[in-house]
Amino acid sequence: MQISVIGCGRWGSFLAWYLNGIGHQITLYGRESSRKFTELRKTGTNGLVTLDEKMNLTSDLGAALKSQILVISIGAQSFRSLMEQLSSRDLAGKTVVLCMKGLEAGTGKRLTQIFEEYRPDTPVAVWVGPGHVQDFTRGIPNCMVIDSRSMQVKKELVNAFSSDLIRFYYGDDLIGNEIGAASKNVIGIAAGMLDGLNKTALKGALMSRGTREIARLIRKMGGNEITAYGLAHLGDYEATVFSPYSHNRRFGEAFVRGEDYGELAEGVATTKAMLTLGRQYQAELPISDAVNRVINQGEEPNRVLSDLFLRSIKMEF
Ligand SMILES: NC(=O)C1=CN([C@@H]2O[C@H](COP(=O)(O)OP(=O)(O)OC[C@H]3O[C@@H](n4cnc5c(N)ncnc54)[C@H](OP(=O)(O)O)[C@@H]3O)[C@@H](O)[C@H]2O)C=CC1
Ligand SMILES: O=C(CO)COP(=O)(O)O
Repeated sequence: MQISVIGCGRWGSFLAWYLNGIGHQITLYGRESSRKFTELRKTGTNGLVTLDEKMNLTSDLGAALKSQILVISIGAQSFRSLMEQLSSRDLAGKTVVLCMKGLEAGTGKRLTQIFEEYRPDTPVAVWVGPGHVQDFTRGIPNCMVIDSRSMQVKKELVNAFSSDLIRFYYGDDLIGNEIGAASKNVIGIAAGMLDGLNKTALKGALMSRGTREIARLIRKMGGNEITAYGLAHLGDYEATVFSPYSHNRRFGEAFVRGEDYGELAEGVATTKAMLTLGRQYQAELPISDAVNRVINQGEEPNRVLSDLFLRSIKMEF
């Protein structure tokens, strides 16, 4: 199949590498101004993956849009501006796959909602779940989810994308999978904060209460609360709450240590979106709120953690 990957960062370059490796014809699109793309074009590698020479690397969006399947993996906060660019293009007969874990910070919108604002007639799917490039390229397989409103789209994509390296499941809850995938980054920041505060022992409680918090929100939004315990959220905790490779966990750890962190940590913007959704759906989100107080309001992390322990006593479930 002809597949274009839009986005040439850590995940986009991996997706191009992976899809090429299982026999598809790949075009990788990056912006002309991109340092990451320049490096890939010049050297064929970014230190994480080495691209096959037969892969087509282009900065021409029109050329990238010729493929039958368009896989998008960019920072979630840039997604609306990309959709503005795509809004006037001919996407007839194409399927779009969103490989991002974020929500729009200002509105709390899910990425398929933004997509459908611009392209209501184009089939769209999400590909989410656990997996770091460093593990996949060492041959360690993982399980992921593809979700879409259309069963036919899910079947076609799972069929085209499956391999010994990735076992896919069909998702059946776009709300739950998108909220779950994005919010695991907020929990990942919280996990990093615990590491930075030398309170790693609390990660078990974080996992348990984090999934409850997200399950409650998903239910209030009209999704299936069980999805919080699936691959997109709980299933992604090893990759985010524990992994040395996680950008979100590392951001949280660096933040409480007063250090800068230079990579994209989607959870920072998603934290704001979560608070918007909490207000909109009247859902209590104590962990997301605590992360927000630390990273956006400058509150002292140990004090915020103590406040979480002082909340009124309630039933666990
Ligand atoms: N298991 C999984 O499903 C994983 C999912 N992800 C998700 O993938 C997404 C991308 O993350 P990651 O690759 O780590 O981020 P990076 O920062 O490494 O890469 C993001 C890329 O997006 C590009 N970009 C931003 N805006 C646009 C635009 N309008 N048009 C074209 N390109 C654009 C940037 O280009 P430029 O270089 O020009 O700035 C950059 O190269 C995130 O949502 C993340 O959560 C990440 C890892 C694993
Ligand atoms: O989504 C991911 C792993 O599944 C990547 O997470 P990080 O952004 O925290 O590295």
